Amino acid sequence: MKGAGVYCSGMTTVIDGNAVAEDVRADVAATVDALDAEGVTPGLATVLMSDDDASSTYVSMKQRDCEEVGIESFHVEIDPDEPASELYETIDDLNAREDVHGILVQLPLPDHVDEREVLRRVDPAKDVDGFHPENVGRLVAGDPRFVPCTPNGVMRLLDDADVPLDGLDATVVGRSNIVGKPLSNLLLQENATVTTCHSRTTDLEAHTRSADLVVAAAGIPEFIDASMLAEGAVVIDVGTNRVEDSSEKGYHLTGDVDFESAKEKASVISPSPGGVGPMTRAMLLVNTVEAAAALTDSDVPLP
Ligand SMILES: Nc1nc(=O)c2c([nH]1)NC[C@@H]1CN(c3ccc(C(=O)N[C@@H](CCC(=O)O)C(=O)O)cc3)C=[N+]21
Repeated sequence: MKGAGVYCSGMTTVIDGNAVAEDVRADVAATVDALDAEGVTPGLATVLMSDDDASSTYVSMKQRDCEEVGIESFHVEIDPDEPASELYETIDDLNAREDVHGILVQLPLPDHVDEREVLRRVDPAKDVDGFHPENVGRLVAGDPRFVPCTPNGVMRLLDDADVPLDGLDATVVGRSNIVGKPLSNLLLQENATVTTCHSRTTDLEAHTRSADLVVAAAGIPEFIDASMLAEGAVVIDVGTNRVEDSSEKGYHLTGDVDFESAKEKASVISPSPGGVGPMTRAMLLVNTVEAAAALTDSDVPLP
């Protein structure tokens, strides 16, 4: 049975990420209630060290999501001109706090901050992004603790749309630590045959055209079009690119996939916006209640 987040237009199923995310949030809210009955209020700390518009928009959306499901959110803002030690000390404080179960340091960070040191510094038991090397290692070893939110959201969308992964030929375009690498590992864990492509791949089209599943996570607007896809492919668009225009906002959002052409060829397609983005935020809530339950030795049912 297909889940709530799919509707069919002609032969193509268009995934509705907002609808699936809504379902996930309802499950999270039930876990929050169960934790509440044990006297635990899950808490998420977001740390922003950036002047970037998109970054602050994402962080405020995450705070709003927390409020909706009953997770307490704490926000720390650090001027991007401050020394890196400010951020390190903030992380140390949050690691020590009992009311903070999850910590998210919004990326990207200023150039003078050592990102790897930041990711190592977050207590792996509170690392709801799943970026700490210990959690990365566990994921690769097939024993995940916190699965990074975007790849976890992609897996949930594929499950909701009833896409069978066993034996599937999957091509992931993009090899970032945040999306491409963890997603390739998760697909492999589900017995897909995975090809991970990137900017230096020779003949990218050959890899996308032969794939049953194409995941676009390269960060290049409308980079994948119908000519690069097999008839009937499943297409997941992870890109969220701001493209400047003459509208009042000054930009619009577009994915890494040319949706209009790709939807004519795909059997299932996840658009952007409205696909993976809302799921990324929903999975952060899932990881936060999981962290709260683990840190308080609670065995409430998890979403
Ligand atoms: N430590 C860290 N963890 C992250 O998970 C993280 C990060 N840093 N830095 C930036 C990226 C990007 N990201 C998105 C989250 C939600 C949407 C999202 O909700 N997009 C909506 C539209 C949002 C809008 O209207 O602007 C959609 O696609 O429909 C997009 C992108 C999380 N990231």
